[in-house]
Amino acid sequence: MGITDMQEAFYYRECAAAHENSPLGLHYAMFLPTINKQATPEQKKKWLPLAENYKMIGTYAQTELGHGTFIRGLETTATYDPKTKEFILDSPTLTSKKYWPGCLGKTSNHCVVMAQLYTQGKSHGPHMFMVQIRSMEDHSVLPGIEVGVIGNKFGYGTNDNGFLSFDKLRIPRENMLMRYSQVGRIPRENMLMRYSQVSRIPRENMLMRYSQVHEDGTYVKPQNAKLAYGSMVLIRSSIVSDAARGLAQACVISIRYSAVRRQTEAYPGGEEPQILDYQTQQYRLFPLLASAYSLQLAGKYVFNTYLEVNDQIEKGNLESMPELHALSAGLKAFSTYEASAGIEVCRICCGGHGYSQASGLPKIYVDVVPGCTYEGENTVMMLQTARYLMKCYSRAKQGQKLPGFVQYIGQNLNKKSCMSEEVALGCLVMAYEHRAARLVEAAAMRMQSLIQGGKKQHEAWNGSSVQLFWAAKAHCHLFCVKNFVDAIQAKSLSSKTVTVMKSVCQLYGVHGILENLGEFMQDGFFSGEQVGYLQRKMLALFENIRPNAVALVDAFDYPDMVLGSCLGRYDGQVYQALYDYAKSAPMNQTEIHSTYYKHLKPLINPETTSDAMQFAKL
Ligand SMILES: CCCCCCCC/C=C\CCCCCCCC(=O)SCCNC(=O)CCNC(=O)[C@H](O)C(C)(C)COP(=O)(O)OP(=O)(O)OC[C@H]1O[C@@H](n2cnc3c(N)ncnc32)[C@H](O)[C@@H]1OP(=O)(O)O
Ligand SMILES: Cc1cc2nc3c(=O)[nH]c(=O)nc-3n(C[C@H](O)[C@H](O)[C@H](O)COP(=O)(O)OP(=O)(O)OC[C@H]3O[C@@H](n4cnc5c(N)ncnc54)[C@H](O)[C@@H]3O)c2cc1C
Repeated sequence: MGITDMQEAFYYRECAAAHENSPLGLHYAMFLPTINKQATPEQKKKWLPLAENYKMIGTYAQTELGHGTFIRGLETTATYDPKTKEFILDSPTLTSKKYWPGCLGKTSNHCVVMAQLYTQGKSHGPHMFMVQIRSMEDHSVLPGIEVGVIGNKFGYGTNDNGFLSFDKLRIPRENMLMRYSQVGRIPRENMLMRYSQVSRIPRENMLMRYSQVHEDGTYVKPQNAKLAYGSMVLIRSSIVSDAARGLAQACVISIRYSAVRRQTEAYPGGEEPQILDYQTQQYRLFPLLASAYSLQLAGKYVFNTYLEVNDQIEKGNLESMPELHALSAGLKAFSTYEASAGIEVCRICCGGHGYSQASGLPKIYVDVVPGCTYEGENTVMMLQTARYLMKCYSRAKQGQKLPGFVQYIGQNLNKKSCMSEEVALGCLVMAYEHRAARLVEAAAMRMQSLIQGGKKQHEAWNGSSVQLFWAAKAHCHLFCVKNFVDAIQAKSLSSKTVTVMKSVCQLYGVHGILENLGEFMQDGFFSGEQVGYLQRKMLALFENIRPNAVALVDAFDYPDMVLGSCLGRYDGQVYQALYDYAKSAPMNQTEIHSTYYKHLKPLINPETTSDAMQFAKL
């Protein structure tokens, strides 16, 4: 295709086969990026041409039967043998078998494997290794390897998610994925010294960006063990836009359909209105439309932040890693929760036709919803964000200045909302900042009280984790609202566009408060009167958005081919499309289905069962 930008390439492929989940998905999304980000220049020189030309087809094999979330608990081992200068990969237990990696069962002939590194009798934690699992000649499985598919799943039917285990498989030492950091343009041999405190070894063997195992098995600690988690941060930063895309497409389908569908006469003898004119339909769909816009903006922000921070990491500056991890983990969870729930509401809003594959909605749903699980289970990711917020809170209490989007933490909470009938965007942001700051403080206070009461750190953590989850969710929600408001206020949009988009942004903020009212009212920040302002404003915004609703979804500019929906067609010819879809169903290619003779005829006409028996023998 000649498209070099990874996200663009991904969306180009998505246009060609929307939500089909290609059997090469992991090759593009994780195998290639891992080589790019975690391999040495020599390893890249050796593997990238093969991988980019589909000689090597790979996946990212980390999760095991017994562990997905807890990476440090993975059981696959890679033990260094200094005599042969090889790593011995082994799956010592049933639960150590790799399980779930996409494109693993039948497609890939290589994978990058996350395994516990052992050298000189000591464990050094999870590291990445390049492993060939099938012959590049005839695709046969190589000795010492068991691999296959895991069977039917909730969705992802076109992806051969698989299992994989090793029986003391030996791989060359240079297959440990380690790359030098690009510390400016210093001569290569100096880089060697950046992370290793020992003598030089031939570059083509053991190259260190993050950690190093020398010929004799000596291990050099990395600057930060989490650098090996880099591929996950990349995908988490990309998933936000992917979730936004799924929700936006579901909004296109359901709102266009709601403009075509007429149902129930508005008054005796009156005409049936478009269902989009029902306030309840607007109440369910318009906030999702606003959310789709908000998540698209959030996705752009977090991916650009990933690129910036990754650039710094490449130069050896790891300072912003914690903030990127907290942002990408939290937004990945927040966006996939919002998108999955929203796509399901869009489906339900389309009535019976929403339940048909012809609507295109079930396919979008089963493609987006696993995003709540893969690349870091959502609750666990929210708790990672909470971990960062707790650190920020204690820094704020010590009077330290906080970076970027966490400056609201530790603010004075003895204030009331400025909300008036007008519902200014600034008052909305203030409300979300207050809610998040209050929940962060409440979680920190809970932790403190448990520890003061004698609980150990991990007991206090678990005993506060619901409040920690609430705080992280409120932090992500604030991020999305503020990012949306900043975009509206910064954008040099035409006045008409600003007016329309301001209503959409206001609705996103207002609806979010009304759907989480307890968290906003618990400390009296809002008065009952102010809540009334918000409720009236929400209904007024529905009327305000209604005339532009179809234009707002058209603006996402998804072609019919990508939507794959009879309900969301640009030309609105829904009923003809549904009828044509039904007529083309394989079961309609014969008037009487073959199962009639075997199963129905003996019931309906038992006297002629013999015919059925004859037919059954066909
Ligand atoms: C652009 C390309 C394509 C475009 C479009 C793509 C769109 C996407 C759509 C479709 C394609 C993708 C299709 C599906 C693919 C699915 C693939 C998979 O599922 S691969 C498996 C994923 N598995 C996980 O994610 C495990 C999750 N678990 C973990 O990450 C860790 O176990 C964790 C973080 C939960 C705990 O790790 P600990 O136990 O080592 O660390 P602790 O003790 O908790 O923390 C220690 C310190 O490390 C930091 N830390 C942890 N992780 C970090 C990280 N990643 N970066 C930086 N710091 C990190 C923490 O903040 C903490 O810092 P302090 O001590 O508080 O200062
Ligand atoms: C469609 C799909 C594709 C995938 N593709 C890949 C792939 O290509 N490569 C790969 O390596 N993996 C892949 N995975 C696996 C995926 O990464 C894991 O399923 C995911 O990391 C979650 O881990 P788990 O399944 O062990 O769930 P668990 O961690 O067992 O989670 C189960 C429950 O326990 C809770 N829990 C776990 N730990 C904690 C904690 N510390 N605190 C609080 N609650 C906790 C979770 O919140 C969750 O509710 C894929 C999964 C799916 C569904």
